[in-house]
Amino acid sequence: MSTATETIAQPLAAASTAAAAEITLHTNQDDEFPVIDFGNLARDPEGTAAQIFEAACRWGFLVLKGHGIPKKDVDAMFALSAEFFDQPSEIKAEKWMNQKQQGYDFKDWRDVPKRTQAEAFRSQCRNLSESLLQTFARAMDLAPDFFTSAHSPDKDPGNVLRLIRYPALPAPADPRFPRLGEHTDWGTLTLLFARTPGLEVRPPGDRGWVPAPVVEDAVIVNIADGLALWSGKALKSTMHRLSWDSLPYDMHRYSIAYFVNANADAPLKMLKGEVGSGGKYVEAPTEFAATFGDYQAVRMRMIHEKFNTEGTEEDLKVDPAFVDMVKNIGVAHGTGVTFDGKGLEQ
Ligand SMILES: O=C(O)CCC(=O)C(=O)O
Ligand SMILES: [Fe+2]
Repeated sequence: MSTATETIAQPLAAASTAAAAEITLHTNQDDEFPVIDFGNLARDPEGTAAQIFEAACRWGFLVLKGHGIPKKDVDAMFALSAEFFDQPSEIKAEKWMNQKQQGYDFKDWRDVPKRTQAEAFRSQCRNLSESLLQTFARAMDLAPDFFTSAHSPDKDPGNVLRLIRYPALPAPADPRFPRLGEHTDWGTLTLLFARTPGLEVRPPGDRGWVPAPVVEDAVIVNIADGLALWSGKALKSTMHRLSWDSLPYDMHRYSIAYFVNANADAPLKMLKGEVGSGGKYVEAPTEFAATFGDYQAVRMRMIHEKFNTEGTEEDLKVDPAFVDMVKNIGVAHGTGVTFDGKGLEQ
């Protein structure tokens, strides 16, 4: 699916407020934000996979250079995004989806060249996401298609390409409200194209927030809850947010996100790294039968609970025991308890 979202405050934004005001920015020269060149993959597949895996385990975020999506195509998507959002709201409203999706849908775009452009970009993102999933499988000594086979393009919910604009404000916002509240992503991983600063992430250790660097022609790769769960929390789904500090309130912020989602019917099974096995991961027994679709429904239900809103039938028909378990897993909320009830070190 391809969508466009203009957002001032997503529901998640309200979650962060008070804590955000107390946190100071901190950078550590010895443990810099990982920047990795994916262009080395063909020459050194093992080494590149190991680098990416390590960064994903420690930071859950990395800047990926040499990703193979040409600059001109990314430029053209940013131009398309600006052109789309600059249209009058009545025109944009024709593509408004619904409250749950909070965005505009490109599927029925009558402008065929633009729709084609968005679709072509979407498939470039899909290819990159598949190479990354294969790279994780390599680093974990799994079959190359271990993750990709659970990301079939013709199954729900599918990956989502989202053009996002955070609109300029007429006056400074209340600094207690970040531009986008802190959260982890719910899918498998996210690719993020952004040309302006503002994204902040929780670095390894307890060190406040660190700004993600803006590296020309690079894409930010962000591990989401799905891969964190799959890997038995070896890969980190890291809290991130958008602050007001580095981009003036009177400027729009544009970003392009590609959310990668496992198939809703894919079984949610945790893998376990074997000590001393050189990266070999095996399936660990789970006491429950749940799917990635169930996980996403639980996250949706947690949002409704938090904001006292009513969910859809689908959001609410999840087994309450599974909801409690997800709350305790610690992927979304950083508390560190696993499915089998044993603490798991991050
Ligand atoms: O727009 C950005 O830079 C971050 C977006 C994000 O984190 C999200 O939509 O999940
Ligand atoms: Fe996010």
